[in-house]
Amino acid sequence: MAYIEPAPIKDRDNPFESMMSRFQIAAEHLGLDQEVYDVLKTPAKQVIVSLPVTMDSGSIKVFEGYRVIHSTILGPSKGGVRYDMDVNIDEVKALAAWMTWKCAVVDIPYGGAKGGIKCNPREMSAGEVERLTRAFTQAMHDVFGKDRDIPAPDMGTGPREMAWMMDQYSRNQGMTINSVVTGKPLVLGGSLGREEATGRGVMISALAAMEKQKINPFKATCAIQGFGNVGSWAAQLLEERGVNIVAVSDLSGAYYNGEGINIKKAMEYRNANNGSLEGFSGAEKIDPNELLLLEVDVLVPAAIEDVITKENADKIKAKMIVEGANGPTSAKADAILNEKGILAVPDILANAGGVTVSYFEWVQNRLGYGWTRERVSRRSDRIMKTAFDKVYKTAQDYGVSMRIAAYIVAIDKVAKTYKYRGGF
Ligand SMILES: NC(=O)C1=CN([C@@H]2O[C@H](COP(=O)(O)OP(=O)(O)OC[C@H]3O[C@@H](n4cnc5c(N)ncnc54)[C@H](OP(=O)(O)O)[C@@H]3O)[C@@H](O)[C@H]2O)C=CC1
Ligand SMILES: O=C(O)CCC(=O)C(=O)O
Repeated sequence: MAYIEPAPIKDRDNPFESMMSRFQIAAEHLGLDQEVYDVLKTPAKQVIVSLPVTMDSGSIKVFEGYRVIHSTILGPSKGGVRYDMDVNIDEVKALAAWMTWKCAVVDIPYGGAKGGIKCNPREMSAGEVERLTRAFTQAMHDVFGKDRDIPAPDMGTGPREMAWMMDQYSRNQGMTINSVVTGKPLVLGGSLGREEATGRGVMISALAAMEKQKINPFKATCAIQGFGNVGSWAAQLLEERGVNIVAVSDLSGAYYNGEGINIKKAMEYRNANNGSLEGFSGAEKIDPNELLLLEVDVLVPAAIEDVITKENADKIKAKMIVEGANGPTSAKADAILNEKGILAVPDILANAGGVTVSYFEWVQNRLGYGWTRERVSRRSDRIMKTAFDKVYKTAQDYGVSMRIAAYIVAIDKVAKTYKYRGGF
């Protein structure tokens, strides 16, 4: 078919190319219409803003901010905002498209978007981060909106930044509009269960995959890369279900204990130690690259993109990979993992618990009524398990990996929606 150009994968995949190559494979399986393919291969909107911010020293520094809206065909666009020095337009474009597929996989009524600011929040004071966040929100005033585009946390951001975004947007509107942002502090209309939601979804996905592989969680071992929001909650919740977490890591290094790391202690240590595991004594330090190659049942990459590549994929010894991060596996590594029989539960399924509970937060804000933690968890667990089963079955029906199956499920929903809505 005309639209399936060979995937433009270079030696070092960029995240957008990685996303596109999977999209193309799934599109081929579905026999996707050329028009729909053409619409979806390009983001609907890309906004780049320049953000002058007064630093504590009195000098003015100019930051670059991005918001990419990939698609709004399923509903208002949804996706986090990342603060990191590596943020760039290709990364944000890929992350925005992944949000479209992710929301479709878990069947929630959102399109996909993502934002980011090229900055190093670790080297900025709280006041500087606040001024930057407010400047970004101001610049995106016509982009954001409770029925238009709804930001949320991602790497380097959390409830604190979401509170500033909600406040700045509301000031401009002259009234409080808390549903414009999710992942807020509870007191501002955040949802119970949102903080742990992504890690919880990773846990549900990992348990479902273990069941398929006949691995007993009480005898299973797990290594987790990244000990931020997603990694640390996934670790704690998997540990609570009997899984032995033998390795975790953050930017300070990787930490290994063959007997199992006490995750509650590691979280307490990190919280008391300015957010870092540096100096944690409950494990020995190992080479961070080795963490990915440990002989464990479950590997959870929960930090950044492209850590599992064609260079290290054949050395991976884990029985399964459950992707907490977005895009941790490059497209070129897929075939190697498949050949080795390593089950990869893809990002657009495994980490969808976060956006699912963000959706619940938005629903609660609009209802003006808060749900209990039990209701939130029960409903998000059900959505995650249903999505897992659907993707697993699709993989069997089409004879493809779970990753391609997840794209098939997502693209099928988006394509059907286009068919009914029409208009081009
Ligand atoms: N937050 C959410 O709800 C969701 C997040 N995700 C994805 O999960 C991933 C992690 O996000 P989140 O947990 O929110 O982010 P956080 O900022 O809370 O945590 C990121 C973690 O990764 C570590 N890290 C950063 N860079 C590297 C690196 N180069 N090598 C190893 N570790 C690194 C950080 O170390 P340190 O602590 O030292 O900085 C930190 O432990 C991202 O890919 C994000 O897009 C996906 C769905 C939802
Ligand atoms: O919670 C959300 O709305 C989006 C979270 C996110 O950015 C992601 O799933 O990658």
